[in-house]
Amino acid sequence: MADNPTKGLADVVAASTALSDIDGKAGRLFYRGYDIHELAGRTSFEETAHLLQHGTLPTRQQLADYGAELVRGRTLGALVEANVAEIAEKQGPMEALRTLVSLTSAEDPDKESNEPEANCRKAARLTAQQPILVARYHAARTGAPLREPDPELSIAANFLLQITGRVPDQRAVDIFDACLVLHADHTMNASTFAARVCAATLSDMHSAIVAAIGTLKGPLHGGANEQVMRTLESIPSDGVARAVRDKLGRGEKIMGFGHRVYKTEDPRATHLRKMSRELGEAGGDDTYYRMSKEMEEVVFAEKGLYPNVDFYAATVYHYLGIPTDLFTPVFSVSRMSGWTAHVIEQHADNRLIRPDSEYIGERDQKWVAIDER
Ligand SMILES: CC(=O)SCCNC(=O)CCNC(=O)[C@H](O)C(C)(C)COP(=O)(O)OP(=O)(O)OC[C@H]1O[C@@H](n2cnc3c(N)ncnc32)[C@H](O)[C@@H]1OP(=O)(O)O
Ligand SMILES: O=C([O-])CC(=O)C(=O)O
Repeated sequence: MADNPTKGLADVVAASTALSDIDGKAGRLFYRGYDIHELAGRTSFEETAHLLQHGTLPTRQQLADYGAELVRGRTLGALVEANVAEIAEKQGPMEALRTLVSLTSAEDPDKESNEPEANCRKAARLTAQQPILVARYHAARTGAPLREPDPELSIAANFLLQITGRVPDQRAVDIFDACLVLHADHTMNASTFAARVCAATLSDMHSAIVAAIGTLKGPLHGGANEQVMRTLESIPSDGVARAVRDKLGRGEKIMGFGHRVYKTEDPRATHLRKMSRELGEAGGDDTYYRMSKEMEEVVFAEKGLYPNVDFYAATVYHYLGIPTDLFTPVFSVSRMSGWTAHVIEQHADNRLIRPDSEYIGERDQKWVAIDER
């Protein structure tokens, strides 16, 4: 039987959104009509989250108010504090985040409501909490003391401070902030779709976000950034071409390449490649950047595939001192802004999401008693 042409829902329009838009042929990405190239490096992650969740780039006053709301949201609650050590001992980072976000809902004052104002407040709290949860988890598993969040610092600066334990330099903060902007939203990617399916049953925002985190974890989606770094670490610096050809020969996928929508360069990769190069050179060892560049050339020559957002994000995060198994959690720190905006949008104009399936099983079966089977 021929494959279902919409297998994996390829090209199926599953939702209407005013949040983001992709031109896959031209390699362009827009947040609420703003080209990502206009935003990255010029607009902070906080401004981007406001754009997604509230519909506009904020004025100075709106940014001050929203920023204050985000700073107030940097608390995790007693239930998280009571359980984080045991969770950190027993669960990997993405599993732990799934559990910890679920725990934060127990103490969320708006947990019962799907009203627009309550959803906006929850969106801000979830966006503020996610980086703190990642840092709290990391501190619990390493036993290192956790630096208090600094209310004067942005989400990007505070995260680098809490994860590395060092005050980051301004260029590192600017680069990481731009990474958060670049990962914030991406139309009907798998984790956002999962969040919208959950929200469309009129379930609550935290439930939708838990579904999204579980979906981002997989290596075909957000989990690819960690796998890119593991691949780079597993091959000798002068053996990139051979390693790629061997993997392809075994029918393996090369993590960080290919995309359902982009048929040309992913516009986010354009920025991340430059950042990787800059950080590698500034740190005095750009080996992983150079290996990535060679890998990009070999994969293109062999398969005609372009790097996606996860490919150069891996070396950027590595150069910023972020542990490899926190790369996908970092993705979730950014994407929280988009997921929550999608839940707000879904609840504002809802219809149950319930696609059809094509039945390919047996028909006309006759029931047989258990002893005669
Ligand atoms: C944030 C993100 O989620 S970005 C994506 C992150 N994921 C990865 O980097 C994982 C590696 N990439 C992939 O698995 C895919 O390219 C996906 C999942 C991103 C897109 O998947 P799909 O649109 O379903 O494409 P699909 O997997 O069917 O690939 C089409 C063809 O290209 C090949 N292909 C696609 N990506 C790759 C890859 N990374 N390495 C090798 N071959 C690949 C497939 O084997 C397939 O070949 P075939 O037609 O000969 O069987
Ligand atoms: O859109 C997708 O399928 C995956 C992706 O690039 C993202 O979520 O950023």
